[in-house]
Amino acid sequence: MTDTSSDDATEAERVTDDATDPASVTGPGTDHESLDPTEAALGARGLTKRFGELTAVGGVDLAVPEGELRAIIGPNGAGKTTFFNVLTNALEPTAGAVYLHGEEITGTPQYARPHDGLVRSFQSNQLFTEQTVHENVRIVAQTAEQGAFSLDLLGRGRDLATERAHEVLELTELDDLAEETAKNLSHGDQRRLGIAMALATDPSVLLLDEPTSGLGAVETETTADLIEDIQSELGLTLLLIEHDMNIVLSRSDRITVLHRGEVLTTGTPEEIRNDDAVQEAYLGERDEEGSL
Ligand SMILES: Nc1ncnc2c1ncn2[C@@H]1O[C@H](COP(=O)(O)OP(=O)(O)OP(=O)(O)O)[C@@H](O)[C@H]1O
Repeated sequence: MTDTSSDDATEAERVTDDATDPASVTGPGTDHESLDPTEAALGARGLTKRFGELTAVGGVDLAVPEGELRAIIGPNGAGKTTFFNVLTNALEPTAGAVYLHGEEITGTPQYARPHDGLVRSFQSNQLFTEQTVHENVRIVAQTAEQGAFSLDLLGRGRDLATERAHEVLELTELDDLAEETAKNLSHGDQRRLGIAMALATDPSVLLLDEPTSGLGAVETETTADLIEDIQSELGLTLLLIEHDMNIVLSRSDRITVLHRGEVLTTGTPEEIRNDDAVQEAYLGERDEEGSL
């Protein structure tokens, strides 16, 4: 167990929280992952995040095998984004452990592990809006390269980054827009650029948080096509938070359903579609887009 406790939980709460003890994790989702988290591409054990009295993520176990496209779904407020935040350590977990390819990375800040391969797509507010599409991708690629060429006297980092940016723009079908200024892109193309920037770091596990939210029907489909294409082409392990059930049910290998911070179940799209408990969770806290 790794208790990266912060001041938002008292010592007494932490000590008595059974969900933080791997040996005693008995949450509803425990039986639904056949793989041990330490043997997964991305794993979590008893991952917990509390905000004061509120347990946003409570003892979540996860084991995503190499190359799987796993959707994370759940009604509004189920804890999906918070779960991503503790996986990436954007938020410090209250308790539990995160494993990447078998190595525990809990509580390690991103800057201390720039080449570990766990990457989240860049949000619109993280783009360099005055720079071109190519520059945005190149800057990220070069930052990632700098670890390998920290004394870059020969400029190899820059050359490699330029090359990598070209590859990524081709892969994400942004090559025609390479010289466009980022601020002039459509909403959908900015999303695509955010994914391209994440790919520029050469991830092994990519996290996408609602990549289609706010997009029209056509852009939603092309974004979903892109995600599926890059995932299969690069053999990425991919975690996707998504409200659009058509996309979730048609594109995922498996789906994990969060409900009130806990794993309700994990299964294939077919299993999830026919799961009464999932239907109930959605109907109980129904909103238009969240219904199955
Ligand atoms: N920084 C924070 N401080 C306090 N409470 C928070 C914080 N972030 C999230 N929460 C709460 O944690 C719970 C889970 O929120 P979260 O955003 O993770 O859910 P979600 O499943 O991503 O929801 P949605 O589908 O609406 O985006 C909610 O009750 C939310 O209000």
